[in-house]
Amino acid sequence: MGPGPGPGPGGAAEPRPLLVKIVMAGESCVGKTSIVRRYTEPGSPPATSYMATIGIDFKVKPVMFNDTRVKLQIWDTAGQERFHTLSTSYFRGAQGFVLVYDITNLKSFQSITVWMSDIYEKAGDEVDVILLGNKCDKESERVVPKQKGEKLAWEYGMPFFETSAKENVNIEHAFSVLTKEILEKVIEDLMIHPT
Ligand SMILES: Nc1nc2c(ncn2[C@@H]2O[C@H](COP(=O)(O)OP(=O)(O)OP(=O)(O)O)[C@@H](O)[C@H]2O)c(=O)[nH]1
Repeated sequence: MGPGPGPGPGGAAEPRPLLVKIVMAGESCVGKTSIVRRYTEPGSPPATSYMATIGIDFKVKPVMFNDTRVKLQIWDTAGQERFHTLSTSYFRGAQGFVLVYDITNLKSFQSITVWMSDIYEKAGDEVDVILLGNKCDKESERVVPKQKGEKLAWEYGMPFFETSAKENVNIEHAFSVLTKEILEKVIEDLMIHPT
């Protein structure tokens, strides 16, 4: 990873975009694929029926950070238990995680501590993680109070947002907060160890 010379218009070298690897994690059916889709294909309609992610998939989203071109590579893992070993094998080398639970599903919230152990084990405890309580449009079915999400995130020292992939609430903001946290570290690192 890192910027390097690349062919630009007229042969002039221009820096390649910084490549940043982000991994989606969390139980099955919490909305990981819907969040990625909402963020990377903003024009597409939200899915109405559930289709489990089989194995692994990734999407690329180009963004600008200050004056730096960045390519976010977002890996969408399958939350189903039978894919757990495969999904967590993609955690290695990630610079950031979007860890998702569903505010209408208590079990998905209770499993966050287990996902955090997996993340720390595979990607180290310095990695940037944000916690999302998704499906906040389903207020009448809520079983996880917002304060519980806030408290858990505070204990781990990570940002927290309630989101709705369906209604497009906080999706863009969540990714921009995570990207900023990752890039501040990357840029600091580049200044200490210039390539
Ligand atoms: N109401 C509501 N439904 C959502 C939201 N996000 C996702 N869904 C629905 O929840 C179901 C599961 O969404 P997915 O995005 O496939 O969930 P996933 O976490 O990727 O699931 P796995 O692939 O099994 O890991 C689908 O029926 C989505 O339409 C949301 O913000 N609000």
